[in-house]
Parts: sequence; C-alpha cells; structure tokens
Amino acid sequence: MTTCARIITAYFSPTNTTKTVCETIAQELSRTLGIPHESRSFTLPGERTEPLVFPEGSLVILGMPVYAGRVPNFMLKYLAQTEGNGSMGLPIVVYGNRNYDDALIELRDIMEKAHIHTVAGGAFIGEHSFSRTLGQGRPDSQDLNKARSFAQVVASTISNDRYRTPVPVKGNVPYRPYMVPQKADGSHKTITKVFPKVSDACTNCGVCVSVCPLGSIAPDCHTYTTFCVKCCACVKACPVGARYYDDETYLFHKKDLEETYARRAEPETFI
Ligand SMILES: Cc1cc2nc3c(=O)[nH]c(=O)nc-3n(C[C@H](O)[C@H](O)[C@H](O)COP(=O)(O)O)c2cc1C
Repeated sequence: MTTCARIITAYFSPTNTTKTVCETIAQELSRTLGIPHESRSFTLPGERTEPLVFPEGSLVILGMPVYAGRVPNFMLKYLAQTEGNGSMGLPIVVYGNRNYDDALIELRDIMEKAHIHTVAGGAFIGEHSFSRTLGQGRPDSQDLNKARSFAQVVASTISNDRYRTPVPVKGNVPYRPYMVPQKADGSHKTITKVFPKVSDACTNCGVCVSVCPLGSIAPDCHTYTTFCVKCCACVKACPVGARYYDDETYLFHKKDLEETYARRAEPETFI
C-alpha cells in the first residue's frame, strides 16, 4: 500500500479559479487519506524567488490555468526548475470554458521531468479571465462536487496501488502551437503588446499593483514596467472597475469566445 506523508498544493492563479479547484481537491484528499495539507502560491513575483521543491513522500497537486491551449509560456522556465524528489502528483489545469487543448498533457510532462510520478489529472472550468459571462461564476458548486468526487477516487486508487504512471491524459504530442486570436476579417493577430487602459475612476489604491503576477504595474497604477499577459487579475480586482482593454483584436476575440463557447463545458478527469 502506497503512503504519502503530506499533500502540497502549488498553483499559479491570477484570478483564483485554479486555486479554488486545487484547494478543494487537496482538502478532500487530506480528509480521505487522513494526512496534512499545505498550500503554496507561485502567482506573484515575490512567491517565485525560489523554485518549487517538494520533499520525498509528498502528494503534489500542481495547478495551472490554460493560456492559448497550453501551459502559460512565460511560466515554463520557472516550472522547469521544479524538483519533486520522486513524489506522486496530480496535474490540474483550469480553463475558461473553451478548451484545454494540450495544456494538461504538457503539465503532466513538466511534472514527470521534475521527478513527480503523475497518478491522476484533471481539467476543470473557471470563469474566463477575459470575461464576466464566459464560464461565469465557475468553478461552481457542481464543479467543486466533481472535484471532491475525483479526490475520493484518487485516494482509493493510491491506497490500493491501482494507479498508472505517467497518468494517461488527453492531448497531442508534439503539442499544438499556442492559439492566436482571430480578427473580424478572419486573419490572426497576437495581442502580446496590448496593455489595460485606466479610466479617471482610478483612485490609485494600488490593488492592481499588488495582484499583477508579472509585477508589471508601476506604483502609480498607470504605467507598466514589463509586459502584460492579459491574465486580467488587475481588471477583476480593481475595486472601482477602472481598468479595461480597448484593443480591437482583444475585444473581438473576447466577444467571439463568449458567443462561440457559450455551452457548458464539463470537467474531465483521468486516472
Ligand atoms: C492569455 C490567456 C489565454 C487563455 N486561453 C484559454 C484557452 O485557450 N482556453 C480556455 O478555455 N481558456 C483560456 N483562458 C482562460 C483561463 O484559462 C481561465 O479563465 C482560468 O480559469 C483562469 O485561471 P485563474 O483564475 O487561476 O487565473 C485564457 C486566459 C488568458 C489570460
């Protein structure tokens, strides 16, 4: 019978949906297996000064949002330094009701390279970063119940040594290229150089500065020191709704996603 000493959840989660899913899975696993659980965010720059290192005997839940159908590319260098010391692990991706494409298999492979033996994985749904209507309010109670049921099956699979590793998950290898937004005329255009605008409603409270995962917003709340990944943490956290995107390609892409992917996607889990 396999035993784990502790559960460690580590996540990158600018708008907190990945955090909610991972912590729900971890709490249920901790309750079912009767082992302690600790959480570690690596969302903010100050939380990434050291690489992720998990002690031997851990059960690691690694959570990432899906960006452009993949693991966010600006996080790859940091994730590549991870060391799992032969722990077991679950790759968990959270996506905005469109598709997770190759993100789950990519995260699984990152964990395996870090010496984490993946035993189960899942793709869950969170409100889309760009939108307040696409996947609105998700993960909701149905999603979180599915996350708990998944945790119970994982616990029993681990306890009975019935897992396969690396866990087989959905996705293509080689991974498909990052999805590029489409414009109204059907052509594709990247939005890498797009930054949020700030309206006169801004009170310079600094909330946006504190939530930016790139540390990109200067203390004046108006200027930028590096690039913007469009995670929308600042847009969604601004207490007065002062931050917004007005780029034409961004707005068309957002509307297109909201219209095309209005149906309810459901979590998928793999053991
Ligand atoms: C740059 C960017 C690209 C995204 N690409 C996808 C995607 O390909 N498919 C999808 O369904 N959601 C996509 N999303 C939405 C996020 O995956 C989703 O909102 C997720 O719940 C955000 O996680 P967080 O709350 O932990 O930040 C994207 C979000 C951003 C910021």
